[in-house]
Amino acid sequence: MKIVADENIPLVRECFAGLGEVITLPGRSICADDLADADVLVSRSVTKVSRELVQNSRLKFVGTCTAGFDHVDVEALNELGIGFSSAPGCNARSVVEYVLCALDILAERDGYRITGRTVGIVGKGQVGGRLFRALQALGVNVIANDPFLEPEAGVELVGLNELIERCDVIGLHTPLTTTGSHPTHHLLGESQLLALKHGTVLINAGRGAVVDNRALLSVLKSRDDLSVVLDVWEHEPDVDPELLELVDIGTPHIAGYSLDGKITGTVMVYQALCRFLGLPARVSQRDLTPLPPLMKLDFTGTVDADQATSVAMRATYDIRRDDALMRRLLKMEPEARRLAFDFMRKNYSERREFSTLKIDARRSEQAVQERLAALGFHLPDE
Ligand SMILES: NC(=O)c1ccc[n+]([C@@H]2O[C@H](COP(=O)([O-])OP(=O)(O)OC[C@H]3O[C@@H](n4cnc5c(N)ncnc54)[C@H](O)[C@@H]3O)[C@@H](O)[C@H]2O)c1
Ligand SMILES: O=C(O)[C@H](O)[C@H](O)COP(=O)(O)O
Repeated sequence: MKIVADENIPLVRECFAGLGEVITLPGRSICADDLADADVLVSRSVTKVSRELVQNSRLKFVGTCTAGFDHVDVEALNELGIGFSSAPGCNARSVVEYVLCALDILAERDGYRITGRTVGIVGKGQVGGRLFRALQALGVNVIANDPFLEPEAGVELVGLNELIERCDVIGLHTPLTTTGSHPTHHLLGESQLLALKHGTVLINAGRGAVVDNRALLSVLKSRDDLSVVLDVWEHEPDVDPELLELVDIGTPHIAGYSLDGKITGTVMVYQALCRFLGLPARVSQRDLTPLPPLMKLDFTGTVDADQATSVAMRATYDIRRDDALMRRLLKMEPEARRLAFDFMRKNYSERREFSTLKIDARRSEQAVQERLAALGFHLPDE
């Protein structure tokens, strides 16, 4: 069996080599010729899996080791009898942690506490749902907009306009869709952006085109009260340098790039392929996941909850580093910028999730322990 895979999939050989010959290629340039005699394609989001790409191949299965699958023509795969799997939720924790770290940095910079703000989550699925619960556990007032959800106890669901009117922080976590009853392409256009409350923090870690980037640029030119965090950009890997300059935090689509999230994505697609082939899954995620570089923090009784959370979060992930690297794009010509965007993603430094860090907070106040646990750090009892 021939398996063609994106070269940017961690542990792709460790997972798939037991099932066939694995050929790795740059994801953006995988073409129909590369797939002519392939049985399986394992992609990430940069490979446009269109009808044209797959229709003349002998592919039996396509997997994308990502949560989003707007790059895949699922209807065409169904019609052609090609099996498909994505990796729902694989990197949801990673995105949640990205958002929490961004808010921690902005709150410190601007002198407020997130607990005093109202946060609105647009798209309460794997990412948005976890973010909702984490913020609630921290004592933040959270509301959500998701037209596909049924009412649920403890969750205030509102329309998008109401969410915009009421929220100090807005996180976008929908898929990118252009059809159906509630398409998300340009969900936030000029009128929604102009309607944002004074001082709103807008975070897009879903897909770039959910926000009309041209409208965002024009609104940011006239509104310096807004704070914007963009992990995703319309027309990636082309990033508009004018927009990058005006956002408060800009990163190269790495919100979901924790090593844990990426390995989970690879393993989920490996497991789906095994099921499709009717074979046992012999590779286990536990065996593949390396130890984190930082394993333990020990707080004394003198630390308070704000200090403890900032130290623990920044020890695990300091988003300012990604923002600083991203700003190097500002000095580049367009082609170099495109290449650098992909280079940063391919060579992304190892980032681990909060749960990989054990924190001994037994000598600290209860409030410290509760806050760290709400964020998902590992607080062993002994
Ligand atoms: N930046 C990153 O690294 C990164 C990582 C993971 C996921 N993503 C993106 O984030 C998206 C969400 O991820 P997820 O795992 O939570 O997906 P999900 O499918 O679990 O959740 C998406 C939610 O959005 C809701 N939704 C759909 N259309 C909507 C609309 N018009 N208005 C409001 N809500 C709407 C859905 O009902 C669903 O509950 C993915 O599709 C992907 O594009 C980005
Ligand atoms: O949808 C996802 O899972 C994320 O956007 C993912 O992090 C994209 O990463 P890529 O496939 O572009 O490497």
